[in-house]
This record gives sequence, C-alpha cells and structure tokens, in this order.
Amino acid sequence: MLDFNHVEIKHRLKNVSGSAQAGQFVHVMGTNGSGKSSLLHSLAGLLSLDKGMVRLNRQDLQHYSLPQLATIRCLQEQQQQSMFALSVAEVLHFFSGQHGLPEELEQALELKDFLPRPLNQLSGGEARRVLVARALLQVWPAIERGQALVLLDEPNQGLDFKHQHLLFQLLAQICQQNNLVIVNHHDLNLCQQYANQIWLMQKGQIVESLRSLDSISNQALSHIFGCGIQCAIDHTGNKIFQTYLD
Ligand SMILES: Nc1ncnc2c1ncn2[C@@H]1O[C@H](COP(=O)(O)OP(=O)(O)OP(=O)(O)O)[C@@H](O)[C@H]1O
Repeated sequence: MLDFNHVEIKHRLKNVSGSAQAGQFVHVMGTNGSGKSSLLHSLAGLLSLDKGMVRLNRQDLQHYSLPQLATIRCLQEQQQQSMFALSVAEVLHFFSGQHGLPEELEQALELKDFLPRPLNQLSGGEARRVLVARALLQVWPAIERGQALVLLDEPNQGLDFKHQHLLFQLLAQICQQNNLVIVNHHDLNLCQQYANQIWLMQKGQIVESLRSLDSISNQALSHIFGCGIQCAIDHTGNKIFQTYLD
C-alpha cells in the first residue's frame, strides 16, 4: 500500500526506505530529533524531498492532487493550534459534514461533553482528543471502505492512561478494517501491546524494522534510545519495559 525509497531531506532524513501494508499498525519510535515527524510528513506528501520517492498504492505521491490525497490520507500534527475561538462542534462539523460523529469515535475519545466549548479553552489532553478526531473524520469514509492511510504524530501526548488505551484500541480496530495506521510516540509498553510493525529511528534513519519488540535485545534498544532499558514478564507472558539512566 505504501512504499518509500531512498528518501533524503537535508539534516532530517538520510536515505530512508521501507514499506507498509494495509491492515498494519506501525509504531515509529526513536529519540528526539531522530526524524519521526519528518518521516510522517514525508509519507503524507507534505514535505518536499531532496531525493527519493514515496508511493501510495503504487502511485508517486507527487502525482496525487491535494484534494485527492485529502480524502484518503490524514495527518495529525504534533503541534496544532487554533487561532480562532471555534467550538469543538464547529471544528468537527467542518470535517464530518452531515454524517455527525461516528459512534466508534465518541466511544474512544469521549468528546460529547466538549462539543459546545471553544477548542482553545480545552486542557492539553482534551484538545489532543479533538485533534485526533478531526484527523480521523477527514478520511472517515475511506476508513469505512478500508482504504485510508492514517498518520498520527504523538496522538497519545497528554492523554490519561484510560484514553491512551481507548485510542490505541480504536486504531487497532481501524487497522483490522484493512486501513494502514502509522503513529509516532515514546511509549515502549504501548508499542509492545498494540504494534504489529515497528520502525526504530536513529539520526534520520530507520535502523530497525520489526514485527514485535520481542525480536530485539534490551541492549540493542538501550543503544538506540541512549538509555538503560530492561523488561520483566507479566502473568500473560508479555514484556513490561522499564527505562532508567545508566
Ligand atoms: N523545519 C525544519 N527545518 C530544518 N530542520 C528541521 C525542521 N524540523 C525539524 N528539523 C530537524 O530535523 C531533525 C528531525 O526532526 P523531527 O521533528 O523529524 O524529529 P522527531 O524524531 O519527530 O523528534 P521528537 O521526538 O522531538 O518529536 C531534527 O534534528 C530537527 O531539528
């Protein structure tokens, strides 16, 4: 569904190649400045590349018009601020049209209480939930058809534990409907629980592409993240990660 070859952007991405298929839930992880946001923006077709190519459904992203792309791929950016005192209902209505808020979105993001309130008066986590909803609504018809590319840059930033799980469960369900979801974040335990493809980034490159964190040693992870990493095994046999300074 998505492939990218030899992507280069000066000071940001170095000869990055990879691919992902419909139905995958890809988690991109790495230290600050390792290139995660740059990669997501490139995959969204929103950054001009110095070299290389990104293809969606075997077609170069550059050959899509922006309106065409907007119906099948969305990007929730890390920093999105509204200069206008629009209510949450107004912001979401712009993207949902007459369809309203799908039940699955409401169940995961619990937005109804915020609808009358101005977006710029919500707490950080509340606003993040609205921005994730806004991104998903943009491509909701494509999600229902199983043809969407969903790119989310730290969608769990500021969310409480319950809403992080509700959101990642929703995204996993969207993947099961044959969509491709790619998220950046900084939580090894969420990655272990929900990812079925993982790209680990370091200094502008994907240095590991894995199906699960089970297939990489703590030592290799520690090297990539520049931090001590150890894990325990819970009662179901899953790894639980702990980080510490060496
Ligand atoms: N607009 C820009 N122009 C030039 N360099 C940039 C720009 N935006 C980011 N960079 C640089 O590109 C590199 C990768 O940044 P990027 O935002 O992709 O990292 P990241 O992995 O998403 O980091 P974080 O975890 O902090 O969000 C960094 O060195 C950053 O300083």
